[in-house]
Amino acid sequence: MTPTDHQTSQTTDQTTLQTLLASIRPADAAAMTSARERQAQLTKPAGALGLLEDLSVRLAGVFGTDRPHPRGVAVIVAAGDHGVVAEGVSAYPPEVTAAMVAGFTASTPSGMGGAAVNVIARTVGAKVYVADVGVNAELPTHPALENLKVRMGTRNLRLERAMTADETLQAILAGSDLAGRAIAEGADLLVPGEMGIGNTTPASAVTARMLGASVASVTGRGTGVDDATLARKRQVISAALDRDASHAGDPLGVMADLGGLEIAFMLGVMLRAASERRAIVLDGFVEGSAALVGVALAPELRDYLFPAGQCAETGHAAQLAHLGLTPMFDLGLRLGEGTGGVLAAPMLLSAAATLREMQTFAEASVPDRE
Ligand SMILES: O=C(O)c1ccc[n+]([C@@H]2O[C@H](COP(=O)([O-])O)[C@@H](O)[C@H]2O)c1
Ligand SMILES: Cc1cc2nc[nH]c2cc1C
Repeated sequence: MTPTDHQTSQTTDQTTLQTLLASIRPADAAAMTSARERQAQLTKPAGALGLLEDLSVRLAGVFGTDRPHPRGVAVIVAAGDHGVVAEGVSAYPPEVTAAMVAGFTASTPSGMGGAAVNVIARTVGAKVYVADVGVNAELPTHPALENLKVRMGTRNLRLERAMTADETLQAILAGSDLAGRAIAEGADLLVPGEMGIGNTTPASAVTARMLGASVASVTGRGTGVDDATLARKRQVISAALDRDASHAGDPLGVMADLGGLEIAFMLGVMLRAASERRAIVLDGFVEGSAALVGVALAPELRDYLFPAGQCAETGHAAQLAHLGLTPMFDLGLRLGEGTGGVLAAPMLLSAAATLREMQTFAEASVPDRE
């Protein structure tokens, strides 16, 4: 590519992103009103399905009908490495990222993949997509592994911007493209997932910046770091925030400065899912950091987000409070990979099914309350 060709493709990518952002519409208010009215007539004491009732109404808003019928569930697991691991911020070595990616596509007696996300996805009938967005190794080709590598890991965000604007954009658009394919292949519920040793450090840095929160309040133990490592991790994040000139009013700048390739990719998955009016099931803290950037870019994205569980990572509750969304359960999960999101999918499918298929008091000839 000549420098001019490169500039042209960057401009085209910018336009693609702007078009994507502009295509995200708010949830359908009329469908939600109609869904609320229908909920009130279903054969159960008022409010007895608890959070499922709110979820069903939100799903009506996403799918534009008071009889929402989401079917396919897809988890898209994006993998990337992080230059900041050189600072000693994780409990595990960076080589785990590539090894786990191999695990996501490994042949096992039970089917493809031996990681938690594969097993849970098989259990609930979700399809698994795996993407290498920035693993710091040449991975062997595999039919089920999407080679979407933007670069071999990010730069060390303590010292410099993690990604260029162009790299960030490429990762976002790669996520959008793969989500588009998953939707074309039948996905109505999309679960962005991730694997990347060190990635709770960029997730905390992005969260601190986007929320204006203190580093300590949004930085936890990730894979389970000890006290000394946690203290170092917080210092590294503070140094990155001091170094970097990005501000919450420039969400893409924050993502480039402090984020990660798989985090930017998940942002692209979310934007595309919302633009095609599909529900996004949010897993944990790393996914939440991508969502914060997403709602800053396109506030309507919030209408499409369904947080799965309250995750055990420090700062996750602050992310959800900012988004104004309630998680469906609290299982103490802190794994990532999209596991919580896949676990939550049957709850969302059930929420939609109750709204769609339950009989009303009149249909079932059940006496309503006095
Ligand atoms: O998303 C979460 O809630 C989450 C919380 C803790 C750990 N993780 C996973 O653990 C890895 C990052 O942890 P760390 O300590 O290496 O930064 C990465 O592979 C994530 O998928 C993920
Ligand atoms: C083994 C392992 C598996 C993971 N899956 C997501 N993050 C992870 C981190 C580690 C260390």
